Amino acid sequence: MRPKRWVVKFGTGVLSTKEGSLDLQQMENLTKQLIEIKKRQIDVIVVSSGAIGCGMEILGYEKRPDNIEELQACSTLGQPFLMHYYKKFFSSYGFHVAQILVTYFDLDSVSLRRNIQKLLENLLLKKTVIPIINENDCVSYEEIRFGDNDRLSSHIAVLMNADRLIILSNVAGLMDYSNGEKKLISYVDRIDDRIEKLAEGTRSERSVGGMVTKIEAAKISLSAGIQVQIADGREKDVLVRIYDGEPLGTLFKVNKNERSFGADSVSLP
Ligand SMILES: Nc1ncnc2c1ncn2[C@@H]1O[C@H](COP(=O)(O)OP(=O)(O)O)[C@@H](O)[C@H]1O
Ligand SMILES: N[C@@H](CCC(=O)OP(=O)(O)O)C(=O)O
Repeated sequence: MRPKRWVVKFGTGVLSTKEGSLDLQQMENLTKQLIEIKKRQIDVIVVSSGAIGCGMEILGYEKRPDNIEELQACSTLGQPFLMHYYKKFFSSYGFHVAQILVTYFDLDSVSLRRNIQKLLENLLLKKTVIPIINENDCVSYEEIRFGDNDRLSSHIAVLMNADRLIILSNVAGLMDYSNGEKKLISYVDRIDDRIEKLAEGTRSERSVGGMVTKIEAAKISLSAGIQVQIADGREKDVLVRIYDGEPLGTLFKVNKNERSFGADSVSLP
């Protein structure tokens, strides 16, 4: 039987300190948790943001550049910086990291899509390899750009027939801030207008999309029958506790009647 398969997405906020530097302690902690998940015979594919944030720090930007050329430059410097630390932390457990950079264009093309699928299947067979995916920001321009890794992670989850998509962010989950309240929505069994209206954009200089793109990602995954969980990546042992079935964050449950497509038929935005 095929091992269970998780796609785990790390947002920039969860990998960075408040000041915007890479949070090495936090990265090390997430690495350790992924190793624990692997020990439980779960195949893991990581989708990691953070390249542009790292590049912004290297180039001394406090505000996110608003032109694509500078974002591309940030990613060229930030991506190897990010991978250097993933390599460092995973190798201390005897694991190797594999970097896969993709564009919207790659996933929209049937042959390139198949190629990425085959590559990831092959990497997952190598039990000490952790595939780490990011958007190929340095060659992405408007027309071939996802722009956010939330939707990218959901397309990877669908492509790879994952059992779960787990989005780790800097917030406890989907919150209801209406009526001056601050209430965590623990379960969503249907993404309707009410749920969509709760979601707003990001306030961070380094992240993209906020909760809006996470809800879009949830919709894409749920339509393919993949359960989604959005949780705080700084919650202690978050991944292991999710594995143990703790209802952390917001769980988007699959509604069997609404499943509409599978790995071969994703319609890209
Ligand atoms: N309804 C909501 N519930 C929770 N967070 C929300 C909501 N609407 C907007 N947000 C914002 O989304 C942010 C998380 O998304 P984002 O900043 O893009 O992080 P990441 O880097 O993890 O993708 C939260 O910190 C919050 O400011
Ligand atoms: N590809 C970009 C990530 C863009 C993005 O979606 O960021 P985030 O909202 O932090 O998940 C990067 O590596 O900086």
